[in-house]
Formats: sequence, structure tokens, C-alpha cells
Amino acid sequence: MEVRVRAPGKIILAGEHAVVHGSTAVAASVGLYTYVSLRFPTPSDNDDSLNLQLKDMALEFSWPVDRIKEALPEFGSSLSPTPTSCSIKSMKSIAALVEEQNIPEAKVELAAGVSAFLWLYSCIQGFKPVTVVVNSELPLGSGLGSSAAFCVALSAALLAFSDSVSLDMSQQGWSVFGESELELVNKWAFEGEKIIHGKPSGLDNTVSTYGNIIKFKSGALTRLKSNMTLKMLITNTKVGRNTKALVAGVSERTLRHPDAMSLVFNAVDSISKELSAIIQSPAPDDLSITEKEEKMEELMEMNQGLLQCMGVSHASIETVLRTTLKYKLASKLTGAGGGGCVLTLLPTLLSETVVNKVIAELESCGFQCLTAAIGGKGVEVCFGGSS
Ligand SMILES: Nc1ncnc2c1ncn2[C@@H]1O[C@H](COP(=O)(O)OP(=O)(O)O)[C@@H](O)[C@H]1O
Ligand SMILES: C[C@@](O)(CCOP(=O)(O)O)CC(=O)O
Ligand SMILES: [Mg+2]
Repeated sequence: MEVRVRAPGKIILAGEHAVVHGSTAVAASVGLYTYVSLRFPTPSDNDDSLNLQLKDMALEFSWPVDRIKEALPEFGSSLSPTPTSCSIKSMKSIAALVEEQNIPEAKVELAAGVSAFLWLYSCIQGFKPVTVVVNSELPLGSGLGSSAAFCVALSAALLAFSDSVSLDMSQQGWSVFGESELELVNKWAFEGEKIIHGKPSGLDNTVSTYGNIIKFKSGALTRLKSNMTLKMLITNTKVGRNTKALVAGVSERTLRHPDAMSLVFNAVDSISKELSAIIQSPAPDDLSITEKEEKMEELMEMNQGLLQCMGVSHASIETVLRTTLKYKLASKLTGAGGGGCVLTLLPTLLSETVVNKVIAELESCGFQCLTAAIGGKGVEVCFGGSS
């Protein structure tokens, strides 16, 4: 029995960080995926372990199922039908299980992802021997939501063979989940994100689950019907950073300056609302495409200024902003900042020559540019492994 799942990453057009504090955000799925395949051994395999293979990292982890039972005795006998948060006690046991695997020092950041995996596995599948293989097109820790795509793909793959969902396994190729399954996947993925991020807003897992372009506030999403083609250049500064630390930094600043930060978050809320109204406004209305793009560029610049106020910009991000501005293009960081990726709006009438020049200049600084489809489907599942 095998299932394969893919979950997309995301870009945040407006509202990162502020969304953790209750402001509106606008985000879209990006056509780069994390893939998870899950296979139960047959009796002839004689395999009584839980195996996790992180293909891109060339890392393999394995625990005898009895070792997991011993470390997490509270699981297995009664599987949790509804998503639950990892307690401090369970987190300690999971940390011990992860520590036993001696993750190389240079890849220690992966411990958070492995912990989220152990939590989701124990809650959803109990102590069944299983092999889970992960590979990802998303750069890790770069603001494109690799942590959420990982949690969504894992939750979906683990749920696919659980009693909580019933799926049509005869379908060929990639297929989407039903609404109630999506809701469950999203809730479990949020619990995984909590382990990786500390205090996630739920925006990233929601975009990865449902796809599209969405407006999101305090856990509630609205799917946006875009009436314009959005083309974004994504520049990866390749400066590594950690979302958990950046989110915690913004919360500390908020505690030190509650009044000022509340105004900053309110301003971001207005920017996101205005941006979503522009995206949705009817095609041939009183604003031409160029006027809409100019407004969006201004809003992106304003949002970037406010992200600087929150303390999450970085010298590498400022270099991207300066470089794109030379070509009269507007940019903002996307995701948690502190390095990672920057978005640049590519207006419809911008010539290929200029796009190529900007990319060449950014890449000469050591950055990596990519363009990817945005607003596509969310998590998808495939039985049989042919896709
Ligand atoms: N494919 C993966 N395999 C293992 N862990 C992953 C994977 N993708 C993401 N993670 C976990 O998520 C972390 C990165 O998440 P985060 O700091 O939120 O950045 P982002 O979500 O922007 O990529 C990694 O350090 C790792 O712990
Ligand atoms: C900073 C934040 O708004 C987005 C984080 O995205 P990423 O993990 O950097 O891809 C946090 C959140 O919404 O949970
Ligand atoms: Mg993340």
C-alpha cells in the first residue's frame, strides 16, 4: 500500500508577521512542491520500524516501533480523531527520540521538522511500521513556506490511510481531497507548524492546503478571485534564517512598544485589505491594468517599510530592493525575512530584456532568481505511485 502526496509552497503578497498578531494577510500558493510518499511494509519485508528518508538532505532516520511505544506510551492505543497540540511532556520524549538519531551539526535545523513528523505520525498512525520518503523543490528556511508544505504533505499522507478519512483509491494521477478532508489536513498541519514555528498564524499551512490566492485573518480564509495576471520574480538571497526566532523577535518588540507596534499592525491590515480589493476588482473597470499594478507596487513598498519597522529586514534584502529599484521595480521580503526570499512585481508591460537584465544583476550579487506559477492548486494525492 503506497500513497504519494504533494503540497505547494507559498508567497506572501502582504501581511507576514502582522498576521500572527491578528492582521489580514494576502498569500498565494507557488508551483514548487514538497512530496511525501508513504508505504506500509508487507509481512515478508519483516520490518518493524518507522523509517524517515529525507532525500534532498541524503539523511535517513529509523526507530524500532517498540522504541517509539516506550517513549510515547500515551499514543497508539487510542488514536486522536481530532488534531491536538503536542504537550511539553510529549515534546521532551520526542526530543529524546530525535537526539538518538545524531543529526549532523550542519543540519541541526532539521530536528524541528523531524520532531513535527514524529508527532504527526504518533497521533495519526499510532505505532504502525511505515516508511516515509520526503523530497522537496522548495528551498528550506527561505520564506517560501517549506515547513508548512512539509507538514501539509505529511498530514495528508498519514491521514490517507487513517480511519478519519475515506478516499477513492481507484483514481488515477493527482487528485484533490474533499472539503472535510482538507479541513482535517490543515488542522493537523497547523499542529506540526506549531512545533517548527512556535507561534504560527496558520497562514502558510492554509495556503499549502487550499492553494489559490487567499486573504487570511485570525484563522479564517477567503479565496480571492483574481482578475489580473500576477507575475512575480522571486529572489532567494540564500541568507539562511529561522522563522521561529524572527517571529519571537517581533513579539518581543511588540511587548516593548505595544502602542507603536499596534499601529504598525493596523497599517499592514489596511494594506492587505486594499491589495486584495485591487486583485479582485473587475477586469475592465475604471482602473487600467497599469494603474492597478502601480497601486500594488506602492502597497508592496509600504509593507516592506513596515516590515523594516518590525526589525525583520536584512542587508541582503536591502541589496535586492536597491537593485530592483534601479529598474523602477518594487520589491518586498516574503515570509519571515531576516534573509530568505524577496518578491518583485513584474508589470505586464515590462519587456523581457529588462527582466533578463534585472535577473542578471541580481544573480551577479550571488542571489538566485526564479519565476514560478502562483495561485495554483493546494495539496494533492496520488495512489499507486505512477505520477
Ligand atoms: N523537506 C523537509 N524535510 C525536513 N524538514 C523540513 C523540510 N521542509 C521544512 N522542514 C523544516 O522546516 C524548517 C524550515 O522552516 P522555516 O524556518 O519556517 O522556513 P520556511 O518555512 O520559510 O522554509 C527546516 O529547518 C526544517 O526543520
Ligand atoms: C512570518 C510569518 O507570517 C510567515 C512565515 O513564513 P515562512 O516560514 O518564513 O515561510 C509567520 C506566520 O504567519 O506564521
Ligand atoms: Mg515556515
